[in-house]
Amino acid sequence: MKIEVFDLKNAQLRYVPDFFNSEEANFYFERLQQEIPWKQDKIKLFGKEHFQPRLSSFFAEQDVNYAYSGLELKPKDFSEEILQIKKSVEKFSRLTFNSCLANLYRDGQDSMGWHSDNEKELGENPVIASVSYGAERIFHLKNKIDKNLKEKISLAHGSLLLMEGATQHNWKHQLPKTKKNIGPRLNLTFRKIY
Ligand SMILES: O=C(O)CCC(=O)C(=O)O
Ligand SMILES: [Fe+2]
Repeated sequence: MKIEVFDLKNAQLRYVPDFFNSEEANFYFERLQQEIPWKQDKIKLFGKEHFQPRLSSFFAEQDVNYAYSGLELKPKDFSEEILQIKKSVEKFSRLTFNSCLANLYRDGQDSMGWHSDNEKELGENPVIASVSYGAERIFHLKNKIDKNLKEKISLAHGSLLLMEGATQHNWKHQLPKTKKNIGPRLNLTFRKIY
């Protein structure tokens, strides 16, 4: 398994392009698209409600306190497939996760804007384990203070990206739109809510 380590200032990033082989990746991509109850959530921006430019769904263990970051809906129980994926990620990272945010980017016009995953409930140094299936999309990172510090990572079908350490304190990330004529991409971010 090839592991790429990114040398970013005050961040810790590991990328495994072929975390799942293509057979596994194809299987999960199809299954998760079908089995997940996708919804287009609304967000409030400057007092105005907008639909998010993507579909999503949130899963967690029974005892997780989910009242965070505008996700007012009760999380769903992990499916068999998400549990299997979670186990693989936990084995590799030697960490444990109790929740998973799933996002479906239907085409190049779906996206996620600049943010860091730094909600209090994620603890002091949140670890985000991000698994991607489907169309390859470019993930951008930028340093919060030094505007010259940027990184781009093309997230492959079946890949795993681990964001650890102080990454969420010092960097933001986004998944921008693309004009390329591409199909859907599915992303799972495993998190630990305290
Ligand atoms: O789709 C991605 O790769 C990014 C998802 C993300 O940043 C998030 O769910 O917080
Ligand atoms: Fe994020």
